[in-house]
Amino acid sequence: MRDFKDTALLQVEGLTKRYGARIGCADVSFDLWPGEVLGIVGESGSGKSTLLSCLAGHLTPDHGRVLYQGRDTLAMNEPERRVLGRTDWAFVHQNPRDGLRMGVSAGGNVGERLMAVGARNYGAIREAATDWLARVEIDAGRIDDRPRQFSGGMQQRLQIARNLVTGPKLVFMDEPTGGLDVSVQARLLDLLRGLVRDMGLSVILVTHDLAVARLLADRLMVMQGGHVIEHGLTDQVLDDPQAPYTQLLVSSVLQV
Ligand SMILES: Nc1ncnc2c1ncn2[C@@H]1O[C@H](COP(=O)(O)OP(=O)(O)OP(=O)(O)O)[C@@H](O)[C@H]1O
Repeated sequence: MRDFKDTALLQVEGLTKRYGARIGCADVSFDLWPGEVLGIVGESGSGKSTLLSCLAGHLTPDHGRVLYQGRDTLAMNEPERRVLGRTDWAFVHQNPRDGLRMGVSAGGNVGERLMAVGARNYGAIREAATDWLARVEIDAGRIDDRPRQFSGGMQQRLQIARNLVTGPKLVFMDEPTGGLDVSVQARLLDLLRGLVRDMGLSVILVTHDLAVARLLADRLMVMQGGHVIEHGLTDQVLDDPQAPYTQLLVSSVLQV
């Protein structure tokens, strides 16, 4: 029998998206393995967000395939894709406002996701929400506060709790620490690293920050002009970059 660890969780083949004549991403192929964190790096406009949106089903690519556990996600109908988005998949946005309901309490933001997958016992939902707030280091006394009463870092941690409470297998992250102070970023990165490890999550992480990529990603894909120009283990890519563009990217960070 084939061990599931021998099967890629996500198989991406020849993914291409154009905006008119402009290339969004071109001919991107890779496999993502269970429990693996894949970082997608590159400068602004290199195609990172386009690729992530195509993978997560927010954008329809012009060509290519995305297989999740062998199922063709692009061939799924809308209800099937919505179920996947609520159960096995999660999406952490750069701006917590895009991933939270700002008019709903912190506990409600977390509990709502459980209800979306069928939880009905109010006591159990509140208990799970309290537990998750603690896991992301939000004081239980803040459970009835609205996210707008939270700091940026707290909002981001709440967005993470809302996404992880249902125990997804694959999490898409778009610059999850972007827009935060350096000290807040460091704490959030630590928390994310722990959660990813403890839950055995597979992650596709978009970041322009090579320090974030170094801390979180097992493997890196470097993009330029919509193409993947280098792909390898994170330490290998950052310590011994092969493509001239990657060398420039790495050296420009080191000079800062
Ligand atoms: N909605 C759109 N319409 C037209 N062109 C677009 C659109 N979105 C992205 N593009 C173009 O596609 C290319 C890739 O952009 P994309 O946003 O994916 O890059 P990125 O690496 O995520 O950049 P950033 O880090 O600034 O978000 C760019 O040339 C961009 O101008």
